[in-house]
Amino acid sequence: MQKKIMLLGSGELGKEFVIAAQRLGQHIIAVDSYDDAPAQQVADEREVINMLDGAELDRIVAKHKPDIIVPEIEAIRTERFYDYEKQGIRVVPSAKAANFTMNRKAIRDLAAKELGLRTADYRYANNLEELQAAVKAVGMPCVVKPLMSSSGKGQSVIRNEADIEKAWEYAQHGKRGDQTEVIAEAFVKFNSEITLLTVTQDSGITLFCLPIGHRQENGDYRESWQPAAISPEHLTEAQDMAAKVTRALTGAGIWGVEFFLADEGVYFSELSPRPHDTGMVTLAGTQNLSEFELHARAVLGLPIAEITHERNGASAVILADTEGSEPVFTGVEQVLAQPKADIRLFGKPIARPQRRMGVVLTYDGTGTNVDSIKDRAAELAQLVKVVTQVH
Ligand SMILES: Nc1ncnc2c1ncn2[C@@H]1O[C@H](COP(=O)(O)OP(=O)(O)OP(=O)(O)O)[C@@H](O)[C@H]1O
Ligand SMILES: NCC(=O)N[C@@H]1O[C@H](COP(=O)([O-])[O-])[C@@H](O)[C@H]1O
Ligand SMILES: [Mg+2]
Repeated sequence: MQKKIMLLGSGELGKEFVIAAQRLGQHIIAVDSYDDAPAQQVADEREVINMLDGAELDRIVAKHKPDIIVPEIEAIRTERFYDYEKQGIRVVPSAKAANFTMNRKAIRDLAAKELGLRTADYRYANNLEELQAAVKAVGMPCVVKPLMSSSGKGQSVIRNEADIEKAWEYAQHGKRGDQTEVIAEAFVKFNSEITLLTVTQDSGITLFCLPIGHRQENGDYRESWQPAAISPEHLTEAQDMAAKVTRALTGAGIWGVEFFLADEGVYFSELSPRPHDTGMVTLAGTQNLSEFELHARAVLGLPIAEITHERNGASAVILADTEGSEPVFTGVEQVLAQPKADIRLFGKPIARPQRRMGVVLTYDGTGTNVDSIKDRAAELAQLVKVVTQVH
């Protein structure tokens, strides 16, 4: 049966979700703060609004009367979602999940205090003086992040006293929305980090994908690979934590649950109640269903018979290094000339330094070395350059 789905946020993750949902016969209205966002290019309809403006959200919800609202970014006036749920609209995965995860404070307190999950030691700060006290409490090095931000925006590491003021300023410039408060987290000396894609369903049955390993720079995603090396004990710990936190947040859909694997055990870091950027590796055919196809099925209440591991794969990001519009790409032919390699260019109309514009995907059989697949993805991504036509 066809549903009207309103997608709030229309980046690269939304684009793949739109394609997956349309293949299941759905109608999508793609919303973002700028026109011609990646998902809008493939959706049935589009809206351009400030999603932090509750009145604007109300207006387009009343206009389109969607059956389902699928948030694709964090920075949305998610408080409105509770009302939409009352009106009978399905909010994905739930109003509570979207509302809690838009704010690092809500989700961190839920995970650490209410559910008792192991997290880095943390404090909040509303101004520079409070940040100084917070740093004293959690110790150095520590990581400072705005309460509302993603992809590492406004995030920095404090290593000495002199960094504290810089970290405060950086967070204020990088934040999304009007919240000035920040979180200071003790730096976890992890050996590796993973995303555990977790699918919750109306049936109540929770499914897990094989863990995805990833590497981040300046708080932003660079490479990911699947499967990640992990001990059976750590995997069980991570799955238990993912089940607990997704159950507490309620609803159906895919979640990217992030963990640090350290000598002392597994730390819960945060989670996305939606497809995860590191999960773009599933576009390399690592599973029978990509994270976007899984999300589409789960939110539509359609069955997922099984999730199978089909091959090993990796993804590496293509970043712009200049600002300008009408970007074109060089080096694509060199990537495609390689066996077991593919590319996804997102179609973002504007390039900015460090903006993610595409990914290179590499893969090989399930018995092959994932490290070399990952290295191949990283090397091939370096060959692709973003050239802007208009500056
Ligand atoms: N307490 C910590 N200790 C060590 N490293 C950390 C810590 N917090 C964050 N990081 C590093 O920074 C990365 C990004 O952090 P986090 O996921 O909290 O930011 P984000 O802005 O929400 O990113 P995204 O939206 O892409 O998930 C982590 O994946 C990890 O590599
Ligand atoms: N870590 C979250 C994440 O990767 N989100 C993805 O990035 C887009 C924003 O990109 P932009 O900042 O280049 O517009 C979002 O719309 C989403 O697809
Ligand atoms: Mg993260």
